[in-house]
Amino acid sequence: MRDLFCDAVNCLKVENLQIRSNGKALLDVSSLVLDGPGPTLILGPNGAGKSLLLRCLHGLITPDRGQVVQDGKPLGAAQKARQAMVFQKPVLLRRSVAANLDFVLKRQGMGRRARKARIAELLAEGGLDGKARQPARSLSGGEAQRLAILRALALDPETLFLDEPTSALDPSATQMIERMILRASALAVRIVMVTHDIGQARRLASDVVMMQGGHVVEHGVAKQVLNSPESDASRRYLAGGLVT
Ligand SMILES: Nc1ncnc2c1ncn2[C@@H]1O[C@H](COP(=O)(O)OP(=O)(O)OP(=O)(O)O)[C@@H](O)[C@H]1O
Repeated sequence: MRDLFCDAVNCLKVENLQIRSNGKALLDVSSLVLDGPGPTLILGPNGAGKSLLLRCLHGLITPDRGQVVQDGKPLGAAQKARQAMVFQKPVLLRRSVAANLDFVLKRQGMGRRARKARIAELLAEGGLDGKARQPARSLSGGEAQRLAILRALALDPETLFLDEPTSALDPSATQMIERMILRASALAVRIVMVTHDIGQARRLASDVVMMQGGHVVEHGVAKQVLNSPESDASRRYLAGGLVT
């Protein structure tokens, strides 16, 4: 069991979190501390509660019991403003690539010249230079997901949640997104990401959360969890066996 106190910047804590539906607990996590030095990857079979946990951490769902604490404070508007989330299917505005980024920057009160410079910087970061005027809806799946990540990064978040962002992408598109995630992590953005790709967890994670049946069955340093899992559920999942 890890200590409930943490000194790390952007530390996220879950205390006695529960989500119920029809008298059944869909999510039941007594304690979880995300304070590692790099990306946290959440793994587990379908229906394990990974997306529910991510949505709770981002404040999109209010739990029936318990709370999420960021840097020692219960998750409120100020904490949520320091977070961003990217979904499996990128949600983009029916505007050009640049206008999608401009929208976010303008809302933050950034002036025109500064926005222009920041947009150029972001497009270069996502390998989308040359696509600024293209309608966002006409981008390929990989490009659209890169734009969704850039739009999240435009908010300068301290924490970035990603829910299976590469599940529909080919290996090269996946690799580009993994590089963006690692670069953001190196710039101290706390990354919390759901994946079904065990190889991806090996490539990205500093710590791994294994979930099953709405519970966290294991949380620890990535190499340890992925190479020598302690729980039967983790062992079966990682071996590709049936987890019931
Ligand atoms: N709004 C809801 N109302 C009722 N049940 C829900 C709701 N959202 C999720 N669930 C249930 O909670 C459980 C966990 O769902 P969740 O989406 O978190 O799983 P997951 O681990 O992300 O699965 P997958 O890998 O398939 O995306 C599932 O049984 C799901 O049907």
